[in-house]
Amino acid sequence: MTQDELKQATARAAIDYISPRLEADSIVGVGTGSTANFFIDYLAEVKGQFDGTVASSEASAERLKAHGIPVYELNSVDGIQFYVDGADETNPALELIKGGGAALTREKIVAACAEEFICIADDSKWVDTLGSFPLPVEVIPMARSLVARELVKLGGDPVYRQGVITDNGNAILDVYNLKIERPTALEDAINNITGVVTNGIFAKRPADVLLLGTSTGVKTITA
Ligand SMILES: O=C[C@H](O)[C@H](O)[C@H](O)COP(=O)(O)O
Repeated sequence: MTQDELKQATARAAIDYISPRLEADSIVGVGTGSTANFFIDYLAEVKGQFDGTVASSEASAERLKAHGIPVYELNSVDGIQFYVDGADETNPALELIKGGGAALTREKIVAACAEEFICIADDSKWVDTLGSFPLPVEVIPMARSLVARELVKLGGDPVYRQGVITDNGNAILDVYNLKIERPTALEDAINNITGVVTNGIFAKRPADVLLLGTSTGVKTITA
């Protein structure tokens, strides 16, 4: 199977996972990226079964609206039943690296509001130890050099993601060569650097369920 076919299979599995539990007033949080895009396309097939969505990026909001799926502001909903999103890496504890598409901050906010966070990923994302994928860090633009120097002190090699401005108007540093043995501690340490908005380690709020697309089928994994 191709990587896209694995992504489609895991996105389809997410629909199968959530649809029996959707109610007329359910709000679904929707992530960002190529795997989440497949999920959005399949979500359109069940759009009569729930109230609407909250999107983690402008791009996902546009795709949802193009399917006629209602998109609400996070501040106008009472809660989010499910949050479905992809990842750049996941470890067996379902701690993640996210932000390859620069949507990490809004993703982390929507995940924090969700009763259940369902991660959808093909098995190329499965790792024992996080950090092979360069860690995205969203920074206030004027603090970019300051934050980069602090990231070097933490053992990483930050690289400015040229030409990318997040939906929040900020910059992204991708941090190479981090071996993330203690994800929660590093998530906190990076977020404590002045000028950092957030970083792409999702350890304080890991996924609850991972639907992992493999060549032998989609595996349902809980931490
Ligand atoms: O900022 C983007 C997100 O964190 C994505 O969920 C992540 O990069 C995975 O994207 P994809 O499904 O395209 O591999």
